[in-house]
Amino acid sequence: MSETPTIPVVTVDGPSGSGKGTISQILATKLGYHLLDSGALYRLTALAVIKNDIDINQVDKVAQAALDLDVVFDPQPDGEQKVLLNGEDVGVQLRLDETSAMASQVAAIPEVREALLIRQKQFRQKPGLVADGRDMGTVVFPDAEHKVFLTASPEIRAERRHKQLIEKGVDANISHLLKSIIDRDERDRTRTVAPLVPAEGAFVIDSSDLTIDEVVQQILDFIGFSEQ
Ligand SMILES: Nc1ncnc2c1ncn2[C@@H]1O[C@H](COP(=O)(O)OP(=O)(O)OP(=O)(O)O)[C@@H](O)[C@H]1O
Ligand SMILES: Nc1ccn([C@H]2C[C@H](O)[C@@H](COP(=O)(O)O)O2)c(=O)n1
Repeated sequence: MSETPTIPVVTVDGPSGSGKGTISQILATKLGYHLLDSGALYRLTALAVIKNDIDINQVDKVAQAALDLDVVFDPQPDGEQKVLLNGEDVGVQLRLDETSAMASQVAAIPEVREALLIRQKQFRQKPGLVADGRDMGTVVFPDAEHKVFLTASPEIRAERRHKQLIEKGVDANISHLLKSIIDRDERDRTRTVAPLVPAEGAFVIDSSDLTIDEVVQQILDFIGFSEQ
């Protein structure tokens, strides 16, 4: 009897600023796969909490906000994704400091993680999915064929984030960025639900001394995909 073929998933997990988003977007385009930016779902929940003035301690209300998210991810020709919340383009709001800080808090609530689980699994559509986050290989898609854990030193990640913000015209202080990266790593690694750890069998890449192209190529080699 033949088995039902499962839809392939490539998971890319790692700490903040390790390059997951950038690398996953390029991989999805090259492989012709869908893309799940799971961090955006936590950021969207955070934004809904802020906009609706929900008390973060009222766990049921925060989880309900996660369940009720009216969100559309609209892939653009350049590989970027436009994110619409209740029809509003919230791309910039998602990246504000206030949203990032709230996202980190909502992500530590088990009921919120549970609420977002089914939504994340629904992204697994043919011909395949590249899923970027913290627990893609450990919790959301434990049966994924290919799991990657991307990292880089906190100093390099702070430098990259600093450059990214300056290029966007946002004023940023590198020592402040480094401190917030170290704090966020600690929170993500030590939380009781879905802590940030490499999945068993994951291909671990330290990109501190690698270019974006070199990282992408290492992952394509790992997957066994060759470009024509
Ligand atoms: N190997 C690399 N070499 C140089 N710059 C890189 C590399 N990987 C990523 N970058 C740059 O680092 C910045 C942060 O990358 P990115 O936003 O993809 O990280 P992330 O892990 O998705 O972060 P977050 O989890 O906070 O969303 C971007 O400006 C990206 O272009
Ligand atoms: N699968 C995920 C994705 C993200 N988070 C948390 C980590 C951050 O605090 C926040 C925003 O993520 P980012 O956009 O920076 O990748 O959400 C998580 O816990 N699990």
